[in-house]
Amino acid sequence: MAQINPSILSADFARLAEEAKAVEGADWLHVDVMDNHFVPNLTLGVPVVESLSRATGTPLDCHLMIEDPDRWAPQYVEAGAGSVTFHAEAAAAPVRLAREIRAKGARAAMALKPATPVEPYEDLLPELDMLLVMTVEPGFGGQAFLDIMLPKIRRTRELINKHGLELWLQVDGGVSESTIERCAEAGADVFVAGSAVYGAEDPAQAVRTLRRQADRTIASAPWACNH
Ligand SMILES: O=C(CO)[C@@H](O)[C@H](O)COP(=O)(O)O
Ligand SMILES: [Fe+2]
Repeated sequence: MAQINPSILSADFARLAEEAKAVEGADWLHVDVMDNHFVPNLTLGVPVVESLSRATGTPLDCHLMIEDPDRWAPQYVEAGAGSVTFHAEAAAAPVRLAREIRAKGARAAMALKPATPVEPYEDLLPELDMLLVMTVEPGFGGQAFLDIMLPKIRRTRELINKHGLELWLQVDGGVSESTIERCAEAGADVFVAGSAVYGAEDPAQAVRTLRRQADRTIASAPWACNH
């Protein structure tokens, strides 16, 4: 089953609680944390995540685009995040960090920027609950989907299936009604969508439409045959 995670980066930051309610029914709420060092943009931090986790029943999927996640990621678990994603390019000790996130009670995930290959991380995959393949350069919402990431999604899915892992495969960036099926066909099962959801007239309906498209594609995808 596909999971759809609306990204509040495309929401109105002055009305975050209402914007979270507008997508009730979504699997997770995707929260982009940017520090203006790892990426050239600045968004929100631990106190906002804490408030948001009290304001919504939808679990929070925190995507940390920050330097020194080894120091900061555990604080996002304490703030109420159900899933915490750190970037492979930023983590000093990704295995230790993933174990710490899990030990604190959240799902541990690692993200790869477009130019970062998955193969060097093959042995590390069992330490993770989710791998995020970025389909835009991280930093901003509303960018065009990078088609050239489809082979990496495919290779990641092959690695996951080869090792019989339960790992979720998330894609983030430019996911919309016109790109979600290609992502699902390549092997993704968790889909972040910012502008495609919050830019829609009815965000909750946009989530349902995206989920229906992804579910239909996954049902007939060869990679999901024995799922
Ligand atoms: O992490 C990021 C951007 O760095 C994303 O989560 C974006 O917020 C997705 O927005 P859209 O591309 O779907 O508009
Ligand atoms: Fe994100």
